[in-house]
Amino acid sequence: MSLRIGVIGGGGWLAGALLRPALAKGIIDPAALILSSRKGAVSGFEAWPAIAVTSDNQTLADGSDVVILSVRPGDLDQLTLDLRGKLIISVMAGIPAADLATRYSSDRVIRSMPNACAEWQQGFTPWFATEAVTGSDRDIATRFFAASGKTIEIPREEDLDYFTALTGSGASMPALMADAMIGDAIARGIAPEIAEMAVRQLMLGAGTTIALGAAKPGAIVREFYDYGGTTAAGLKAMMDGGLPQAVVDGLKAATDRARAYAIRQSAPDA
Ligand SMILES: NC(=O)C1=CN([C@@H]2O[C@H](COP(=O)(O)OP(=O)(O)OC[C@H]3O[C@@H](n4cnc5c(N)ncnc54)[C@H](OP(=O)(O)O)[C@@H]3O)[C@@H](O)[C@H]2O)C=CC1
Ligand SMILES: O=C(O)[C@@H]1CCC=N1
Repeated sequence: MSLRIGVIGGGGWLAGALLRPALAKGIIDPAALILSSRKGAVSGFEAWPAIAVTSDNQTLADGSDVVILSVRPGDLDQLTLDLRGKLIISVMAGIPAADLATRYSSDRVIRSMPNACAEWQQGFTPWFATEAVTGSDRDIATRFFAASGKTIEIPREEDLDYFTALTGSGASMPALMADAMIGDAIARGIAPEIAEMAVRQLMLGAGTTIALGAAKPGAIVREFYDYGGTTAAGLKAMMDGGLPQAVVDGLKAATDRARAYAIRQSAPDA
């Protein structure tokens, strides 16, 4: 993209995960990219020395056509900026597009929810656009997010809080399952390095099957269940033990936390 892009919080975890694939694929020109952090230094971009780095967010904004907001929600109040005339792309959990439009004086806001699997070009980024966002703004968002995985525009902004839980959480929830499996294997006397090798490879095989195979996840479960063997016994014990409900409860808790960011930001004494 020949556009000048500024990323506030550009040295952070998610920004790096999104930017490195886009830079590696030539979707972003490093000479047209500026990153900010409070200390004015970032790491992880050594392969692209042409990238500019600053601690002055207004300087970043003045030199950019597109400003990506990638600070933690709790740090947003420190950002006093004028982004008039700029396309704002937010990757932040919970912060409504209208809030960003008012704070930063630009009605062209794309609010998105990527995840850190972007680093492996396996991200998923749903995004919502405000009314003033143009077709070419949409192309910019699509090209940027597609560099690190799949992306899709969604019609209802409120669903982004749910996607924050469902996919914004990245590898963490499958990793909880993997970690429980590794812990159990070790408790049963399997050597830790073999337990780890076994479960990591299982996750790769299972993830590939679930993502790329013809059968939907529910059909995979049913196939093993109907087989009526050892796996069916294990699946039944997990279901009886409340694993599906625990997943529902976990997604609700994470969604509620995302919603709470918006409520806190809009409270008069927040
Ligand atoms: N990590 C994830 O998996 C996901 C994160 N998100 C969202 O992405 C956003 C960023 O998260 P994440 O990358 O994890 O967080 P990080 O803490 O890794 O990165 C945030 C960055 O913001 C910088 N920063 C904070 N305040 C300022 C400021 N005033 N000016 C310039 N830079 C600033 C910090 O650098 P310094 O301290 O040096 O200033 C830091 O590097 C969050 O809003 C989060 O909700 C969304 C989906 C997934
Ligand atoms: O856990 C978090 O708050 C961030 C936002 C979404 C995913 N990770």
